[in-house]
Amino acid sequence: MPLTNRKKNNLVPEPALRRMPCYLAYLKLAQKEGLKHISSTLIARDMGVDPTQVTKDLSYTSIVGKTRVGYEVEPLIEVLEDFLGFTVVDEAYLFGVGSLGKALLHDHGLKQFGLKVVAAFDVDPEVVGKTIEGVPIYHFEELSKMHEGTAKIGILTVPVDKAQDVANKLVEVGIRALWNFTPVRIKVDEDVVVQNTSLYAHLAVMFNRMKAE
Ligand SMILES: NC(=O)c1ccc[n+]([C@@H]2O[C@H](COP(=O)([O-])OP(=O)(O)OC[C@H]3O[C@@H](n4cnc5c(N)ncnc54)[C@H](O)[C@@H]3O)[C@@H](O)[C@H]2O)c1
Repeated sequence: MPLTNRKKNNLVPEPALRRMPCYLAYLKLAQKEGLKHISSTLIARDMGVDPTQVTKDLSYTSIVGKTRVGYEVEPLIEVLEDFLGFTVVDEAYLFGVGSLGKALLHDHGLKQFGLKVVAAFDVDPEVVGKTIEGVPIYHFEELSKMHEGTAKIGILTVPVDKAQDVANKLVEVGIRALWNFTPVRIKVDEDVVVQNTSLYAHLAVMFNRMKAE
């Protein structure tokens, strides 16, 4: 089960895990430009981080750089993609096909990062029964039917006042990881992974930094 395999990454500090997709994007660009080898110093300079930080972050993967030559770009990309779990596809259900849910269903990037939405759920008759980007939208009451499905990840994009209830039901039917876009701090058993994501948190940081200039 891909989700279980990823547990081996548990001990990697979260800030390092968050930097790794940025290294990956940077390396893919470097590869497009024809670079075969790259040093941690160059990565660090272009990404505005400390070289020792780069070496430490990359050391969590199995790959090591060579003195003077640095890292081979292509194998480093492969190792990073594999390490981050982007090479296996996990299936997910999405809950709440409103403005954010729809945007996520239209996003082609998710699959590249190993997440395939196989079904979505809502309560609004305007969307139930339709498909978006090939993803069927069911009524939330049909959730028990999906119990037989293989997806273990739930993407939560329901209204704030529904978030905890919906999360409880998802855990009941076997969802083991919640990608929570709602601002609610969902309370579930410890063995359920909850990843909170907020675009607005970053916006707040941007506004604050602009004011500080
Ligand atoms: N993390 C972020 O950056 C971010 C950005 C935008 C919105 N949000 C949050 O995401 C959530 C959705 O926002 P939105 O703007 O898309 O709202 P929306 O009102 O457009 O969509 C919510 C959808 O959930 C559906 N819904 C209601 N009850 C449901 C249930 N029990 N099961 C399944 N679906 C149900 C509604 O019918 C609706 O289609 C909100 O909690 C909002 O605060 C987070």
